[in-house]
Amino acid sequence: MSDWRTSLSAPTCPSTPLLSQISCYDPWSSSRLPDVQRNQSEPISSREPPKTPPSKDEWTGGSRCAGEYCLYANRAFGGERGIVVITTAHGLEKVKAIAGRAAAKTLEDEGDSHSSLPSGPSPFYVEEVSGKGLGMLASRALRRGDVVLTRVPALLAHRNFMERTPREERERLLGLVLSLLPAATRRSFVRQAGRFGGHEVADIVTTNSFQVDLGGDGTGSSAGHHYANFPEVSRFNHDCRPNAVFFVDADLVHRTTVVRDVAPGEELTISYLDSMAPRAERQHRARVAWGFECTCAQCGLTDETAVAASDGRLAEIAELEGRLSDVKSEVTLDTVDRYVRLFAEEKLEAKLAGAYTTAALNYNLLGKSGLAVKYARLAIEAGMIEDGPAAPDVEAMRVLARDPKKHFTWRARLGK
Ligand SMILES: C[S@@+](CC[C@H](N)C(=O)[O-])C[C@H]1O[C@@H](n2cnc3c(N)ncnc32)[C@H](O)[C@@H]1O
Repeated sequence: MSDWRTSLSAPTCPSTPLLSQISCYDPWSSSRLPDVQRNQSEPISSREPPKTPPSKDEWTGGSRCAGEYCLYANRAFGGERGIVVITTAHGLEKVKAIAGRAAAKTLEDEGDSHSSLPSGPSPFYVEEVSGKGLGMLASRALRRGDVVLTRVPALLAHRNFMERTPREERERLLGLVLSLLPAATRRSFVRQAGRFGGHEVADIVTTNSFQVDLGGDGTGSSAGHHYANFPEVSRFNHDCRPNAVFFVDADLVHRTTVVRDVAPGEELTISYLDSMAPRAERQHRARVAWGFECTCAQCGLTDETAVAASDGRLAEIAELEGRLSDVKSEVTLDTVDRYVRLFAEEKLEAKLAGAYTTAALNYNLLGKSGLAVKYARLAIEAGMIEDGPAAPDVEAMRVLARDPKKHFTWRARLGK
């Protein structure tokens, strides 16, 4: 299972250990869901169906439940898009708060910070891609930083409901989802691919969801974890060296942004997996969790020397990261330079925010304020793309870029 990192609200651990010296946090993260466990351990209960039909502008439901997880709907969420939520009472309160904040916003409105979509016609179209089913293709040339899609979810389902509720009870609630979504959203929802077979909605959710954490209620580490389904986002296929990245912000907006130049007709991809893992591990994960053989350019290398070189670079990045994250370890300017170059050589344009943050901090630790500011600015640019403008790393790099010599890291590797 992949980790369920961080939450919208709860502070957790830093993405780079050096930053823990400022404050402890972890950037908000959402990633593709792993294979779903179908444990059947928790008792469930069922209540009477809701008496009131869903109305356009209020939350309905709360009477169809499996244990502590109940079904709620709001047809006005996201500007008529509608949402169905299967969660605890605490989870519902969190979603209501988000809906309240988002109510004033229309996603595609100009001036909305979430909708910096390139102007003009859609930047992508959906088409069959050999060996992958449908995929997203660029309809024109795109550049790093171009946002190609922003969407709010159509369904949120608590992780424990999805993974621990007995199948029959789970499918009983999931079977009501389509009838509670507005017609247009329902059509998008059912067009999503399934992979596991069986119950249609359950299959769609397990094949196409992202993990989001609404913030716990203190009753357990997974209390805020939800599967979030964004039907229009579900056409992005996987690549271990993707040309686009995504994050889900505190208003549950999923945003996908291009990280390198993309030619018209080129497929737009995101990574479902840990791009930093060695090839065998990535391929295993794609096979086991997603049921496909990863044939992306990096996995499809046929020359064993090239494979070994790629895995070697990833191992070296991990080793250097260990040293760069430890103020007491032996680090020179060449170490930092080598670390950054490895990301470029390995085509890791989707993972630059952390790399540049580590570089900026280390240049400052070594008393190189010019380089520290240069990399802090690069980290801000990459962080806005990978994690969003509100990400703690982005703010931390703003602080460093403003006045490197007043930063706690200044010359700290040199004994001041
Ligand atoms: C979220 S869907 C992506 C869109 C999907 N291709 C469709 O037709 O709707 C995930 C599924 O797409 C397929 N897929 C995604 N990336 C792939 C890749 N790199 N190679 C082969 N199949 C892939 C797998 O079947 C996977 O379970």
